[in-house]
Amino acid sequence: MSSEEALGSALSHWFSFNSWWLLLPFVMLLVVAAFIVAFVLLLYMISPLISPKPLKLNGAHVVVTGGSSGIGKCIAMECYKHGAFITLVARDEHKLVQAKKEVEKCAINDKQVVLCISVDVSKDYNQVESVIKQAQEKLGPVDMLVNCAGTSISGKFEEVEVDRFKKMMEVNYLGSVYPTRAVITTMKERRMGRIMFVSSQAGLIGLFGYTAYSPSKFALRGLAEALQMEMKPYNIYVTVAYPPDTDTPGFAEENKTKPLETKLISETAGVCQPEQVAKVVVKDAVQGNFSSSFGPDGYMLSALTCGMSPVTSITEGLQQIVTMGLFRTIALFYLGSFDSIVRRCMIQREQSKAADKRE
Ligand SMILES: NC(=O)C1=CN([C@@H]2O[C@H](COP(=O)(O)OP(=O)(O)OC[C@H]3O[C@@H](n4cnc5c(N)ncnc54)[C@H](OP(=O)(O)O)[C@@H]3O)[C@@H](O)[C@H]2O)C=CC1
Ligand SMILES: CCCCCCCCCCCCCCCC(=O)[C@@H](N)CO
Repeated sequence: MSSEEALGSALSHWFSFNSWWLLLPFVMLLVVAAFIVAFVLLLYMISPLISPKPLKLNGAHVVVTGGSSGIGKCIAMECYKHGAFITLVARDEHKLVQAKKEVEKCAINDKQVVLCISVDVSKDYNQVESVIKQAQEKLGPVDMLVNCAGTSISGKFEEVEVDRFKKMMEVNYLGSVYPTRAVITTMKERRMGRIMFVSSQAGLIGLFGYTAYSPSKFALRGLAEALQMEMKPYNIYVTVAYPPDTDTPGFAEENKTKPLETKLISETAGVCQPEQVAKVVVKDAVQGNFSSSFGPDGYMLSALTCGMSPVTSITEGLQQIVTMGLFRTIALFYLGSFDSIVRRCMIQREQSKAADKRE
């Protein structure tokens, strides 16, 4: 047999009916891949159907608790720049009046109004309900509620006074439940609205020094998830914001007593400006996104901890699916570095204590 004949018979053997079966797994793989591609394309096509319609801020009534300072004040200014009517809620009347002046400078038309209400959002529900009612009588039903009143405390677990744990839950958690409860009935009746909870990156990850603060911010996530499931059929969308350290009066106050470990660990995500945070969170709330994160670390952290939280776009869901393993890998390195910060600080403290004793 010549070499050509040999080749010919080998080829004909290859392409004989039986050999086709060898290709079957590949064909099946191809079909499955085609189905997946078609499915993803279909999801993309219907994704505008599952995304909520953006809220129009122009002419909307936005209530901002904690609106007299820091992030809350910047959120109020950001909404005012888009033509909203604002109610600022906080305790200190003097700070409220100052903030009102600053917000008014951002007006885009002469019909806009800023209302100030002095109340402690964490104490008495009836009081909160009655001031919200007053605000609704003056500026109309609330279109968006921003729960930003809050405070932080840091310190080693055994050094934090026991009643501080309760205070954190009262201000950061109940202080968000009460105003939300006060606006929700009207929102349901109108079948529209936005509720924002300002949590923190420390509401997604528990860190050294935040044993009192973190749980109060984690709690907001649970509240938001449960509330969103109840409210979706009423066209009400819930947003949880997870800002990193932000340059505000509250942050300056916190830094006075912050343990070194907490400072060093938090520095990983950097410090950002309240105006930038406000821009991002307002945009996310307007679009009805469930999570609002800030910066690359914030993005990774919220994607990694998405758990069973709702999605508002197919893209968001696909990103979570694709990046989960990678982000967990990165997270393990972060955790390793946090542990080593804690260990180093402990060794340093012990050494300086020993040196003090020798002197
Ligand atoms: N700054 C940061 O690094 C970060 C902050 N956050 C969160 O963002 C929110 C705002 O923080 P920030 O801007 O730094 O804080 P600020 O301390 O600058 O402002 C807090 C605001 O909340 C009000 N407030 C506090 N307690 C009450 C209360 N019981 N009833 C009504 N109003 C209250 C304050 O007014 P008054 O005291 O007059 O009542 C003030 O307007 C907080 O929830 C905080 O946990 C999250 C991540 C990072
Ligand atoms: C893939 C995984 C990435 C992980 C990144 C982790 C980054 C952790 C940094 C946490 C910073 C916590 C800031 C708390 C701010 C705050 O709430 C207080 N300042 C309030 O006053």
